[in-house]
Amino acid sequence: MITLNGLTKRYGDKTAVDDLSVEILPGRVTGLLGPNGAGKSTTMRMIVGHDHPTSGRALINAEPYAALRHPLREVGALLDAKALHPGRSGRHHLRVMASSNGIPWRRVDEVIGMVGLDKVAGRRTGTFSLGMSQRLGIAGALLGDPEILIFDEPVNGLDLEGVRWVRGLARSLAAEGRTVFISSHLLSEMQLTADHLVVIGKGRLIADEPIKEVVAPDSAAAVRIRSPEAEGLRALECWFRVAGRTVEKAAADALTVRGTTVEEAGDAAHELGVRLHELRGETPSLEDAYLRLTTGRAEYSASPRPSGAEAEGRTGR
Ligand SMILES: Nc1ncnc2c1ncn2[C@@H]1O[C@H](COP(=O)(O)OP(=O)(O)OP(=O)(O)O)[C@@H](O)[C@H]1O
Repeated sequence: MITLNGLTKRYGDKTAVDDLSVEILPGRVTGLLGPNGAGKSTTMRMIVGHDHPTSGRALINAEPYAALRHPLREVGALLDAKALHPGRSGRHHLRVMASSNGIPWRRVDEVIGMVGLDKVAGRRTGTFSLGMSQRLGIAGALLGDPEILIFDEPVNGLDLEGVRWVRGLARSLAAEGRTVFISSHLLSEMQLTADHLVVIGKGRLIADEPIKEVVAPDSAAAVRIRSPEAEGLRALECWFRVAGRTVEKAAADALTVRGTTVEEAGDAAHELGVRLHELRGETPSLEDAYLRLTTGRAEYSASPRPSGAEAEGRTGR
């Protein structure tokens, strides 16, 4: 378990992490989600003692990182994948890490196999792509077979196969009962990987909830209705408003209705004799939930609303 207790980091006038208190529990993947500059990396660096808090504490199984006798055996971290000695081979890099933590070298070959770097482990890391460096970083994190894993933006630079692999790895490590803490600014990625979300913006806690609860409030079913009949669509819009539903014009020929069901919408269209080309329940997205969490906060209002599927830059207190 990782415990953050009033964790705060200031760099001069800049507060990177602001009074963060959360518990990251074992047996699940916890996503640390926030836009660029939200304080994710700083939080993770403080957990593994690479940075000192201005105030508050970060504890690993109730102890500060500095007090751990065999840190790599308790917590494995991928922080900055490119922070490698460029002249060393991947295997050499891992052997140095293993030696300083009393880990046998055979474990080095095991983790090289686990991350799929067998063919390139003898190459100098200076020649590694970002994706290969990420895999090497993950191998380093797994080296001590720790109960706690911290991955800072682990899918950066990975191709689709690599992204799927990280997702599967994170899920299987959590299924083994380990604490898995992964940062990302990609909501869509977290939706596929995490069980629980810690959302931060400008260093402050915005949400600490199971992913299902973050998404759930929006699931007051949105239904998309498309019709080629403009008049019929207007009649439907009116019908839903009278029924107390929330109606939005999704396009010239489509409505999005909240608080209804496809059954109710289908029956309404039938009753009004409106021809439909589409009737579809929309799955609530984490993007919507994220926007909901951060809108209404004055400090977020200066952020431009993104147009794409990803919500980078949505927040930032
Ligand atoms: N060593 C440092 N000195 C000064 N400011 C820093 C330092 N490290 C981080 N910051 C600032 O603290 C804030 C949080 O940075 P951090 O890298 O933790 O955010 P992040 O959420 O990890 O962002 P990203 O997704 O871009 O990595 C940023 O405004 C950053 O500029």
